[in-house]
Amino acid sequence: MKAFIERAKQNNYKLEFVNKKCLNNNLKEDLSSKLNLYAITDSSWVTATNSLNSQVSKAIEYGVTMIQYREKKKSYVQKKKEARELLEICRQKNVLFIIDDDVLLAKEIDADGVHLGQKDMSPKKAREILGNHKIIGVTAKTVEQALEAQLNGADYLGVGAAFKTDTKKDTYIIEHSQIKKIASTVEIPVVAIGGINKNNGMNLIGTNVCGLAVVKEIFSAENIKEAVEELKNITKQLNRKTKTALTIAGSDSSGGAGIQADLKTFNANKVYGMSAITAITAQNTKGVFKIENVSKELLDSQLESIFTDIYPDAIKIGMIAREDLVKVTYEKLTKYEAKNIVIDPVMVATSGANLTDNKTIKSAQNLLYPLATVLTPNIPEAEILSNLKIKNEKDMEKAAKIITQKYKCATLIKGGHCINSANDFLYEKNGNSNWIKGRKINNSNTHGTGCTLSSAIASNLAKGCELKEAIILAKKYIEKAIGANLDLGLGSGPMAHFVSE
Ligand SMILES: Nc1ncnc2c1ncn2[C@@H]1O[C@H](COP(=O)(O)OP(=O)(O)O)[C@@H](O)[C@H]1O
Ligand SMILES: Cc1ncc(COP(=O)(O)O)c(N)n1
Ligand SMILES: [Mg+2]
Repeated sequence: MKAFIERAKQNNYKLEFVNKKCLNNNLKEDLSSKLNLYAITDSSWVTATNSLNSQVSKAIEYGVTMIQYREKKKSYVQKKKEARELLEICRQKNVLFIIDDDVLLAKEIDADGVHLGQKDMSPKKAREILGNHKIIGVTAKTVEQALEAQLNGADYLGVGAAFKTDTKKDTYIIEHSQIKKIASTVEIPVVAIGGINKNNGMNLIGTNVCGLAVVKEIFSAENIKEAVEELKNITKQLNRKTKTALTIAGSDSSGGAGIQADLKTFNANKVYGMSAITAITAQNTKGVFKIENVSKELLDSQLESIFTDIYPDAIKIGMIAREDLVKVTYEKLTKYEAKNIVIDPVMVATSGANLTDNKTIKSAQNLLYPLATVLTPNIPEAEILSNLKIKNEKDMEKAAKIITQKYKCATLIKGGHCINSANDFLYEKNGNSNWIKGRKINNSNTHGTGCTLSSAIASNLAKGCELKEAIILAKKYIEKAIGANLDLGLGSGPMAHFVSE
């Protein structure tokens, strides 16, 4: 509520809205929470035994938090009758009732507000008609439209289509990154709309929307209770506070690299960690002795289990040592529209052992790298990926640019293999580049440095950092972890992952 009042203070009419709602309706939550699960009516599935009134009543009973009456075909008189009945139901249950398009209808029946498309009446005009205490929602597809709507007094935005939809014919899908951009730019709450169902709703995690606007999944459902409850659970996940990260990588029996390093790093960086194991290795600080890959079915099932439940806010990908495992990973990342993907193109362990083969590397290059937010090769890996011998910092700069242009993802070439420095070079898709400086620490606790750095970057992305900031923070973390001089084992030892701010 506080944030909402703060926002409202910027505009007198919004303050009036808050006051009125607070005083008259004892509204305890702000508009964002009212928008959590926003059901938009569609009478296509109304039958003699299943009226719109009863569908709406049920939807509210099982957890819908706001209703919009949307009827494109009926006459004004018919709409007025139907809307009045629904308004009565909503008033009894203390649920906000909004009218689609028709400002005059909203005014006449004293609904709680109106939702306007880009082609409908302007929000300014609607405000003049409805007064300061009503809610005005606007549909937006671009940041410009969103900012304009906000400026003109919109209280919330509906942004989409998030997925393929046949409910609205004159719309098109916009990228989730675009939804995120809009939701992160405006001050007012944003709901996602368009083709949202129980199977794809989780894909919207991380887009910063506060809720889901749903038509078909609710009103066409044979069992409205089940449909609403499933969607409700998704909206809870959308608004969760704990950030989550997933590592798709190999297990390191000595605990310094791979899955184990990644989970420890997630923990130290205060994000909830999950893992999909691609291989089990027998290794220690002296070398890698045995590798067994998991079956593609087992990787598939791990990923399916994760994405359909605790959807990850960020993903780190490490060792994948067989082509079919690359394919399965690609399928899941695209199916679930994974975001914030950090790929450590693990080819050779610090100890010198090969961790994958050429066919698999090629397949990862084709399928996975283009999905990455950032790719983090060390110098030997960058040489392979860029086809350039790297002898100095200038070469690192050249190679990073080549790799970014080749795979269409940002590249961070790690300088851990340089003798005197530990500076990494970042080249981004937009051509921006930066040296991320590090202090070279002269000890042998560098087993799993690459794994740890990439997981720390993923943790920071999960928490909402921009890429460069995520890397700078990750470098600070790894410096501490190496510098703690853990000195375990007989070879190149692990880091102290448990160090944190
Ligand atoms: N001795 C060191 N002192 C400080 N930072 C290091 C050291 N060795 C590696 N790093 C850092 O750890 C990260 C991992 O780099 P690197 O060791 O090059 O990768 P990999 O482990 O994949 O071979 C990089 O940010 C690098 O700069
Ligand atoms: C299972 C597994 N994955 C990755 C690495 C690479 O380690 P580093 O971080 O030192 O490059 C490793 N040694 N073992
Ligand atoms: Mg490495």
